[in-house]
Amino acid sequence: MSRNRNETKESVLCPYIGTMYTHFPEKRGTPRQPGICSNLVAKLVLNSNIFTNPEHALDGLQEYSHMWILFHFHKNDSTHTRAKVTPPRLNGHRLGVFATRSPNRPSPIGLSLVKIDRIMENVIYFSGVDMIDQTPVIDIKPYIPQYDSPNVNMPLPYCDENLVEENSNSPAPDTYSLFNISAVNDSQPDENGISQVTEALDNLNVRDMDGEEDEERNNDMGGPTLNIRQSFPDSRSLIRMGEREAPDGEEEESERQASGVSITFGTSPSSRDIRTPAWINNPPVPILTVYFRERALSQLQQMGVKGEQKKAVIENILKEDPRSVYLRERIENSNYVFRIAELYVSCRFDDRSHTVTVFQVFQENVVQNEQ
Ligand SMILES: C[S@@+](CC[C@H](N)C(=O)[O-])C[C@H]1O[C@@H](n2cnc3c(N)ncnc32)[C@H](O)[C@@H]1O
Repeated sequence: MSRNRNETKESVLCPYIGTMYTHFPEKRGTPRQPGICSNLVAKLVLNSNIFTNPEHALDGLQEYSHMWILFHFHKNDSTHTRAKVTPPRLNGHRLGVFATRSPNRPSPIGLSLVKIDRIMENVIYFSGVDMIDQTPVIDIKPYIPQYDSPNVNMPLPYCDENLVEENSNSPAPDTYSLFNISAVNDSQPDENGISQVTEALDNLNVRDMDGEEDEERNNDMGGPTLNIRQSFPDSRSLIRMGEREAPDGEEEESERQASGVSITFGTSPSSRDIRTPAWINNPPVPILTVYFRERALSQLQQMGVKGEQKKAVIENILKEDPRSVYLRERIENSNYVFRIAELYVSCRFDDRSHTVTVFQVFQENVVQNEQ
């Protein structure tokens, strides 16, 4: 059953803390998750209407490699949300909206994990983009694997090893009965409860991070500041090796520099308990093979070295099939055009051979007559 958003009783007003500037002026062709084009850069500019000096609110964030961004799906066209949605990767199969990452949800809030490349004053440059240009940001938080990933052990100050060992043989407490969850009356909620123009690909390139702003910022803060490096507990007490080797890509996440020592956070046996539905790893839709017509290749070649990078970005977006189920059913054999910053990419999908052919990659101001 769908419900009009205006009818919902409970709501909370979240101020926008900033705006993201990405290469994707529209939903069409925007990667569905940050990992699809993990090297693609974007920037988040903090507003100055919340803090007089918004850069103060970022002090310390430079110590982290990744952050969560909570943002508003402000370009959702539908005023109605449905309980069941059709994720593109499930090829038409319907699922409960809360079992998916669909942007069409009762509270239109997106959550993306991105890599922090550089922080300059009130601007965060990051990589990994699945938001459209000028998406408003509700909040950002540092990614802390010890808190955010069930794969990673808590550092010892937070985790009493003796307690873990003592309890390891006893069954986990039944927290449902412990807190009498079933006594909660669901039907009676608690009343008190709670363009600017897209910057071109070339301009968003990331420069080296040198940390020069640290000292300046500390002085700027006036009052006493906490030196995070010094306040870290003895690094030995943080190290705890896991029982299995980190899978590919996990290593970068699990290695941190603190007190000048590289710390490896191990994985715990509980990682076996992490479950995701089979379709996450084995979706019923294939990875597509991407072909480029001669014309598209020569257009890319004319862009020099950047052309190669742009080709890789286009390939990554297309091989994951950016079409919605609705579009997939309707536009087979007709042109699909999407934009990446100033570029228009024109292509055609062939769902029988699981291929997509790129015909042209052209700039906005260049008139294209033929295909
Ligand atoms: C599937 S959602 C995932 C977002 C986030 N990683 C999450 O899991 O909540 C990403 C898609 O949302 C759409 N999208 C991105 N930014 C949007 C915005 N500001 N308004 C509406 N739709 C947006 C694009 O089609 C993009 O491919």
